Amino acid sequence: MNKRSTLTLKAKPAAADRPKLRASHHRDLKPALQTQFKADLKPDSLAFALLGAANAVVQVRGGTALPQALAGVFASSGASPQQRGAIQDIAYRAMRQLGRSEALTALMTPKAPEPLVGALLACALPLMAAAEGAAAPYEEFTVVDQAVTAAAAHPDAARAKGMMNAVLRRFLRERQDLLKTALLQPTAKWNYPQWWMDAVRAAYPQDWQGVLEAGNAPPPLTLRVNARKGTVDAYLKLLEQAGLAASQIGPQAVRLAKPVGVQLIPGFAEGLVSVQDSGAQLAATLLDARDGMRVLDACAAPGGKTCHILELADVKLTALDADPKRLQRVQENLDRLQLQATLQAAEAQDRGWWDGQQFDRILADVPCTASGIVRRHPDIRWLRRKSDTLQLATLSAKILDNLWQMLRPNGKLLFVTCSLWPQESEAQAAAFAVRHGATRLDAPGQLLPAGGAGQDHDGLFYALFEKNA
Ligand SMILES: C[S@@+](CC[C@H](N)C(=O)[O-])C[C@H]1O[C@@H](n2cnc3c(N)ncnc32)[C@H](O)[C@@H]1O
Repeated sequence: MNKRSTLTLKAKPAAADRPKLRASHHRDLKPALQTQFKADLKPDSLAFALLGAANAVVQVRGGTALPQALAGVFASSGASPQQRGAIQDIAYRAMRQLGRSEALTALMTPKAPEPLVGALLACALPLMAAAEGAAAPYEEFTVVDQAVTAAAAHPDAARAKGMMNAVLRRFLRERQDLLKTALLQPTAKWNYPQWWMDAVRAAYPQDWQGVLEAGNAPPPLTLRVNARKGTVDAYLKLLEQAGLAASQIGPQAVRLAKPVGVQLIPGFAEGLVSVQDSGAQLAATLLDARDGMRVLDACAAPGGKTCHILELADVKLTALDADPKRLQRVQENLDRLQLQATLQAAEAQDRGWWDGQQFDRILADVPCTASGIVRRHPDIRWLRRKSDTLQLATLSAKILDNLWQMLRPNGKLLFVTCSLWPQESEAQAAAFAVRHGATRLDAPGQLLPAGGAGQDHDGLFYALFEKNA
């Protein structure tokens, strides 16, 4: 018999502590789920995975990033690696189709369901309506049965199990008509908030549809071959021997035909390769760091670009990041690749940490809305607010102004974002050049996200500045 396991969810405040609101307003509260119960579900069942994923979706709707929400679900449910994979897969599918699922739910229910019920529907519907051309991951009637089982197992959803059954069965019966009606709404058609679509359209009137589509595609697994340890050709042969189809899509970039876990990537533990988007791999080359130079990577964690710079040249590199926990990941990557750098936990807009010696090269991969990497982080579009752009652009301007003082004459500063918004990228770069009289050197500027046979990269922005002597 299967071992039963428990999905432990966040506690609801005691009734006396809860804010007194009219029932119709309850949905405006940050959702908190009940924990004082045991979800009696088989751990290898789809119901278990659906409930775990729905818990994560509720948390994203409450403002938590999906990776953090999933980490909490994994820790509290004691899910095995296989169950974690299933929960993660369902939660990511839910994020990619949240606009459509919410529109379908609104068409089939008289009032908005409770958060956990809505989240269970948001997890179940994409499993029954896989993206065009993609195979459905489960039998449709299994999804209905297991979603109802998941609802019945949780006190916050049990009362709605009949409704869940009715809604999912109706979807199976009337799928075509329901989809036709739902997809009239742009949020359902594209699966982005309206303000996001408006912003993409305003910035890229010719390409907005392609940009939105690229953000909905599942991302590739792209590797960076460590130039210190071998060539791309030799590594492609290694992949072939391991039975993994792959192709070269950049000077050091190799894309696997099908993503696999890092434990299955040949030579990963030994530092032969790292996981890095091919667009992000442009940074180290553009920075043009040469042997013996003093280099600052000002927003370094988790260290993808730090390590690439060190793979290409023998430099004295300081890797700075405001988040000491994330700096530990830089150290782990350095260790795996047998590279060395000085790590510094500090804010890049401050000077207190600096020894006063100017740098030859500075990489400023500043904090941004991450609107260019939504194919990897599909939760971002639902978490961000329009106002985040200005806030982050203001911080980045301070960071850039401060770093400029730390660059030697004739030195180069590479400004990078993974944003699509001009306010954070081109407008920022143009204003910076004017403020400091900086010379702008050749760099790609705005790279729109692209997936295809030859090109496959996230949405990134690059501007390169030289300081006049
Ligand atoms: C886009 S990520 C950097 C990615 C990294 N360059 C790489 O290639 O792996 C931005 C980083 O900036 C850090 N950060 C945020 N605010 C910062 C600040 N004020 N000063 C320095 N680092 C900051 C974040 O912790 C995050 O690790």
